Amino acid sequence: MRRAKISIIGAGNVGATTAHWCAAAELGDIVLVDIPQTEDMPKGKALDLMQSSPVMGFDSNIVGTTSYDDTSGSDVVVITAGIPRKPGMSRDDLLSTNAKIMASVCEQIKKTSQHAVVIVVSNPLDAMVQKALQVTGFEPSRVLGQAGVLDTARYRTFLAMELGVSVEDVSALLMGGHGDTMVPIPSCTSVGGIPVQQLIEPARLAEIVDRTRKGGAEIVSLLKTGSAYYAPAAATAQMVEAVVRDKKRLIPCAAYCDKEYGVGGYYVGVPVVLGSSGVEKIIELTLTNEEKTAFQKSVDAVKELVATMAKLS
Ligand SMILES: NC(=O)C1=CN([C@@H]2O[C@H](COP(=O)(O)OP(=O)(O)OC[C@H]3O[C@@H](n4cnc5c(N)ncnc54)[C@H](O)[C@@H]3O)[C@@H](O)[C@H]2O)C=CC1
Ligand SMILES: O=C([O-])CC(=O)C(=O)O
Repeated sequence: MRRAKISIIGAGNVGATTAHWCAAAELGDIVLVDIPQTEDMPKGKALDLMQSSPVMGFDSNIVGTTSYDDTSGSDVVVITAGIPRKPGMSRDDLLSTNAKIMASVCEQIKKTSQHAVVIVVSNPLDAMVQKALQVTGFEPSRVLGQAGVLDTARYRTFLAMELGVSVEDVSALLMGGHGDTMVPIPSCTSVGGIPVQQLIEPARLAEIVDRTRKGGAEIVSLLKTGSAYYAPAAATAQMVEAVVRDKKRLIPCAAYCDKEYGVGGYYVGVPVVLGSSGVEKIIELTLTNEEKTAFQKSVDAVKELVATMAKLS
């Protein structure tokens, strides 16, 4: 069987850790790309990872490079290139720098990997995916963003910690943008099949949702030099797996919604079926009035950011 080719652009914390998880799960051969100014850094990380393979027992060829020629014909391209925030910054503060980086990366991949599924991770996420769509010109179903798997994983972790139960038994859904406006969907959150509202009082649940919303900032304030990467990379690797193994996972992703939820052509976190051709279906839930209002607020925040991005270029 032919191995999938996975290119990861940006060999920093999230990129290298995504390579690590993808290699450990034997998802395919990996090309780790960074800018020429980083000199041999991507080569060093790739070689180091390769040397873990006899111990970890995976067969994956991992190459580090600063040339997009090495990425040619990728099945999946993960974009983590860009600056992370530091304490005191919001994700939106990264907009102008990362929009330029995203444009330059996408100019390259549209030439070298015309058929790839592109998974964007760089922040501010929902605007960066829109930029990737604009610059690559790929079908919207092949350009998507990672946010919901991470946000939901944080929520599931906090719920499991609260109840003292296995994370495996916690199932949850969050929608909306990757930021303070993310929308919890309590009717889709359960623990061992029991609706979460029967296990946690509303006021306490609201505190857990609030911690989830600020989950990225909590890690930034602890790390001080940058932002989270283990959980973001694990979430990204799960999306890569869904594509390369055509798993048809039903997970929340930043997907291009036009008529869906009445969004009108923007990226926002919604439940999707993710398989080898990218977003194969967007699941349209019936939301309560309260959820609808919160979702619309989230969409409006994304629209505003995209409008600001358009003025920059
Ligand atoms: N969507 C999400 O859930 C998450 C998003 N992020 C975002 O991911 C991005 C990366 O974060 P980290 O890996 O922690 O940062 P990092 O600073 O460790 O790595 C970023 C890498 O991108 C590289 N880079 C910059 N311009 C490039 C270009 N034009 N081509 C290729 N590589 C380029 C840098 O040289 C650096 O090695 C940030 O924007 C961060 O906010 C981080 C965590 C979660
Ligand atoms: O908080 C950040 O800047 C990075 C990120 O998106 C997250 O960890 O959710």
